Amino acid sequence: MSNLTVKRRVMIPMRAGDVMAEFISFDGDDSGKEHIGISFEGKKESNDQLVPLVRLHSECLTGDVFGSGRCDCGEQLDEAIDRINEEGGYILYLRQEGRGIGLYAKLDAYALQDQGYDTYQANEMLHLPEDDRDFGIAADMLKALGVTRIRLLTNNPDKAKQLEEHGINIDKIVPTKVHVHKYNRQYLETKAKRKFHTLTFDLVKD
Ligand SMILES: Nc1nc2c(ncn2[C@@H]2O[C@H](COP(=O)(O)OP(=O)(O)OP(=O)(O)O)[C@@H](O)[C@H]2O)c(=O)[nH]1
Ligand SMILES: [Zn+2]
Repeated sequence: MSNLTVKRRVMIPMRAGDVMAEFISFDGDDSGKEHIGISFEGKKESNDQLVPLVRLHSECLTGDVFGSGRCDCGEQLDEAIDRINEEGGYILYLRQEGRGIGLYAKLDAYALQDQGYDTYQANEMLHLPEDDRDFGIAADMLKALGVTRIRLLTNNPDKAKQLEEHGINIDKIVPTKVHVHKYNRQYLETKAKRKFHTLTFDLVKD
């Protein structure tokens, strides 16, 4: 049983006021990580019947804030804002930088990748788990918001599996686009090969 409850909801105008989103904080997470929920009302009346579209987005300072080309996080976050603002739903912005190992360790892993190791091997070389994320916290956030049935925007099968194990019903998995370019191709290919992400490489060429 989760102790998570909604603490505060605050409206924030985004993108020069074109997007209105409600930022939501929570009480009861002992990790102190300050995960944040972002709620979008959705634009079309016809969307009223839609099950909320939800993206679990793991923090990536380099990609989300600075537009790093080594991954696809910044582009995926923009895509999630566009789509969820249209259709209504939530972004759960999870403070799980570097798949949970943290920013400094991610930079250490990048240095090892520059020597030829793949993204998962690099974590292992650092004696860190290849993926240290627990999406149970996202299920607790959804329950605190009164949401137990969702459409999930992802290509990562582990996100769906973990949410279902924690009592969230997934009506549909909506694939996120594949934003591939020269610096992140290997990172994306490795996710598809090692973790069975459903990536279709010809979908989008940025
Ligand atoms: N350890 C490590 N983490 C990385 C690396 N590249 C990106 N990341 C992290 O990977 C995470 C990406 O998370 P998400 O965008 O939620 O996506 P995902 O698990 O790939 O699944 P999708 O929902 O399909 O996008 C972020 O926390 C990034 O910081 C890397 O080379 N090493
Ligand atoms: Zn990233």
